[in-house]
Amino acid sequence: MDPTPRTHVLVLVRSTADPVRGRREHGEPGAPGAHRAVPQEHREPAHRPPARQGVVFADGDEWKRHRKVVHPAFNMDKLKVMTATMSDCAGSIMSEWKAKVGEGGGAAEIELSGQFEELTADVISPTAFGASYREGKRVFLAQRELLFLAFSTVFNVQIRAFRYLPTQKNLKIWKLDKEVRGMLTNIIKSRLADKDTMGYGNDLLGLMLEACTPEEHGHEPLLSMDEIIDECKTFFFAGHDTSSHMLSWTMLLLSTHPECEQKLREEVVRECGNEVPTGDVLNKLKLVNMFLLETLRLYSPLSTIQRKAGLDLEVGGITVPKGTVLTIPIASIHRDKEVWGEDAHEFNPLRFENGVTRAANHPNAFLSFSGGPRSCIGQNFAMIEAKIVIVMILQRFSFFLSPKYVHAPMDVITLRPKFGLPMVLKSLEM
Ligand code: HEM
Repeated sequence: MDPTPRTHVLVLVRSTADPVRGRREHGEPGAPGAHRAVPQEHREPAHRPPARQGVVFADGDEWKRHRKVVHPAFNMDKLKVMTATMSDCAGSIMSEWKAKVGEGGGAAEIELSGQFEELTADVISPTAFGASYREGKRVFLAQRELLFLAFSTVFNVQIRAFRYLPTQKNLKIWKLDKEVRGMLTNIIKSRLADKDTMGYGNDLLGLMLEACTPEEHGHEPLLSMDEIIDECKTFFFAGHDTSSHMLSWTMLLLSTHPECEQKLREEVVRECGNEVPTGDVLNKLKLVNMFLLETLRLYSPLSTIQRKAGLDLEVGGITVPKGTVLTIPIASIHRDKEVWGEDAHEFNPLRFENGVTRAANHPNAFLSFSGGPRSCIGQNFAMIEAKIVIVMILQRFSFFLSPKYVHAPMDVITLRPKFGLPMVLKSLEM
């Protein structure tokens, strides 16, 4: 095998050996890309999600520069400040559910997976753009359309030249991309103009702008305007579907494990009663945390990730030449009895009782957020958001799965319930 960097032998890594160790030890970020379906070098522009050079797609020193700017925005203390925004968004969508339950005479069937898509979209706009959330929402909607167009031909035969042709689809993509960039440029420019009087702001954009010009770096920003725009787009692209599907699978598992639902509700009542959950209270919700982790283990929103070997290395007794792309099948590792024990296929949140690293025979077996330097930057954001939503549902509603539900997990980029998640909700007076 010719071990050049362009080698694209796909090796499925499925062993108890540490699947991320090669990359960690050899410091090679590898085939880049969070939340993606194909390795970058195989991806035609039409496949590319609409963030051109964000942290997800950068490599080497470029990636370090991007990650340095984006990282402070996801600091736990900063995220805690965003819990009020998250609970406001969750509260308003749940008021609509309550109204429907009222209209339905005490119960209503609601398709929750679509609702969670709306909710996670609503959350990302104000958390990313603060007071500019209305413009942020418009960016999001245009971005969603772009993403849909970009992936609509992902499984077709790809002809490179097509990306330059003014086809109807390309014209639409170019126009939308221009619109998104224009809207984001305006938001960023007005933030920069107000920084002396208002500061940068405590939202993801403000925190990123602040980190972009560190004092020790003089007046030269670490990222250009175009690069900041790409990072804003990354928040939508990387953090939306994954988070909403995690919520759908959590609700499915809660409704099919009523004994757990009861225990979680008891914990919620004990720790926060009827109050809106704050960042500090969320830390006390051990059972809710374990439940979410077990949901992610069995229904990981990303079922595979890829890494490129930075050196010749050995994985599970196989010699892997430098440049080889390794596909790491998270979904099968997460159900491997050698890793998780005989009950690997069963739903058992208590396996996480002593923390993520002790839940399996291997400390890095849990891979839903990947691991190492290129692990998910938004994992705390996603966990906080999910906890808030689940707590607020448990405080307000009892629920059961509608007989219309068809169990058909569909893995296209992210793992989602193919026919949605119809659930019957009833109001709960606490
Ligand atoms: C349940 C929700 C989520 C899951 C399961 C998830 C999963 C992952 C995984 C597996 C990776 C590594 C991908 C790879 O190496 O190819 C990743 C990377 C990333 N995620 Fe997430 N993610 C979630 C939510 C979020 C959120 C809410 C954000 C931001 C708002 C986010 C932003 C990112 C970014 C920027 C990266 C790239 C990091 C880098 O390459 O340095 N994610 N995510």
